[in-house]
Amino acid sequence: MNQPFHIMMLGVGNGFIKSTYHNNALIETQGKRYLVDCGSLAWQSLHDIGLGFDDIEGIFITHLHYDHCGGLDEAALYGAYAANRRMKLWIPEPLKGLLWEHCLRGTLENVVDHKLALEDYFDVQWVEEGESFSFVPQSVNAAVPAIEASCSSLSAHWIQTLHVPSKFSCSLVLNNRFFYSADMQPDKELLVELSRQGVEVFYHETCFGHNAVHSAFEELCQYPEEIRRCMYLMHYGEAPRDLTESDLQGMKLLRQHEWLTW
Ligand SMILES: Nc1ccn([C@@H]2O[C@@H]3COP(=O)(O)O[C@H]3[C@H]2O)c(=O)n1
Repeated sequence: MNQPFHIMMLGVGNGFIKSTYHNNALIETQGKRYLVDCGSLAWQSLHDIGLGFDDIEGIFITHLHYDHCGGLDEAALYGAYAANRRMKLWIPEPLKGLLWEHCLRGTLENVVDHKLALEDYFDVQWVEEGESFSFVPQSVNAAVPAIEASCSSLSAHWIQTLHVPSKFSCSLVLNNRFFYSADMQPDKELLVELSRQGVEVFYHETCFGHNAVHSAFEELCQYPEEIRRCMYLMHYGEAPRDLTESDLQGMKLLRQHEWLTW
């Protein structure tokens, strides 16, 4: 059996809204905490619940929008100059080069301190599409026989999903049964296929109103009922005040700073 894990949204907003922060998640398993995405408001959101850099073991990044990776500069500098620790970073292979050259180098390159690459700030693990990786280091499972160890950690793999055309973005599957969409355009066929493969819970982004690079709530309402009943919505910002239970068509709204266990 895979380990159950706890997950909390650090925000359920989008890149523009301020009240509900960015759509990033905090995961806790076996006493360790990890981030899925680290936008420019992630550290503020963690601070709001009494957590900080020292409480986070590692970060997975889905794509290079500021509301998903804009907090990495702070993690890098705090790690290097305040905490003396290189945080673990899982990055999809297609972002190799891009994250440093296009996002972080301007802030972080420091020839005097010999900090010339992403690896000078983070313990980086590049991950290929479909490649299984574990959020919890194997040493934590030292007491567990090897054959059980692979099943007793939180396993993850990413799959490419479409957000902004021509720009890489991916979603995450945890323990082969939990889907975390990151930002994406609607892809009903993908969800149907994942459900067929055994995925039981879908954390899915949405927005109320049309947006060309996101999944409008109205479009998700067209998904099969058996999928909608497993869907937990995020990234919506602020839901319409008059939204009723029946309007949600079996889907549920995730709330900022609320733990759920899967
Ligand atoms: N091609 C694009 C790129 C971006 N955007 C908007 O920018 C926002 C950034 O934060 P977000 O939450 O990903 O939502 C994006 C779009 O509204 C957009 O509408 N079209």
